[in-house]
Amino acid sequence: MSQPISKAYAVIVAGGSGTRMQSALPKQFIPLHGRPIMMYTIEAFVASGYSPEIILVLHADYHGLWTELCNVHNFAVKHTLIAGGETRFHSVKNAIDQITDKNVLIAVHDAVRPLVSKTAIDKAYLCAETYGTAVVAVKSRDSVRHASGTTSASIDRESIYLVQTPQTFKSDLLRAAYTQPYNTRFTDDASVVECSGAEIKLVAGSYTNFKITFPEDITIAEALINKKPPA
Ligand SMILES: Nc1ccn([C@@H]2O[C@H](COP(=O)(O)OP(=O)(O)OP(=O)(O)O)[C@@H](O)[C@H]2O)c(=O)n1
Ligand SMILES: C[C@](O)(CO)[C@H](O)COP(=O)(O)O
Repeated sequence: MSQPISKAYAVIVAGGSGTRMQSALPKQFIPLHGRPIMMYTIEAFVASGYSPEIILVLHADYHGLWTELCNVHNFAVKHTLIAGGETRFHSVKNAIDQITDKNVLIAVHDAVRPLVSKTAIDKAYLCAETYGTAVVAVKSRDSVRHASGTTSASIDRESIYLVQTPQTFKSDLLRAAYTQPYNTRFTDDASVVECSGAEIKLVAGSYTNFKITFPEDITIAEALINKKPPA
């Protein structure tokens, strides 16, 4: 019989350099209405009914800057700061290595998805508690075509989901999956866990939970944060 879940964690991955954003500092530091993106993201998890323990994964070169910014903005949310890795996979692995307790839930979330809702976070924890895996995703709103060489063919969009984060798992599943050697196909946690043999459950996300990737995304995120109701 499986053991009851004892605790929840949120691993916020912020170890990237944001090459597509082309900003001086990694994009997770860019301010939205004056505060770094990452602060909004962390606060979204503080609102969760699962009260997760928060682990922030950040390249070691930026730990000093982050500590300074927390002081400047009176950002007092308790979290553990750990070093990022060469790829997102390695950053997540560093966080998993820090979590030694058994029978816990681990949500992995991109630091650059600050508009994630409490509803999506909690639905993902609940789904993972029940089934072991939970990946937040939205249906494609556009028609979809598969391109091959000089031609293309339509695909039934009802079967196409665009994957977001959080991606939440029972710790034993996630830990075992991340013992696999790195593969370039591992673009998210679902692909790693799936490769280890587990079935991935999808949880309905929202279109506003987009990943800040390009400069124009900053304008959109600021506009949406203005309108966002309190969590
Ligand atoms: N070595 C890495 C690379 C990425 N990430 C994190 O994974 C999330 C999603 O990655 P992406 O949007 O691709 O971020 P970057 O790698 O920073 O961006 P780019 O690909 O444009 O360089 C981000 O929160 C990013 O900080 C990470 O923790 N460690
Ligand atoms: C994890 C992710 O955000 C899910 O959509 C995405 O796979 C990250 O991809 P990127 O290549 O790092 O932008």
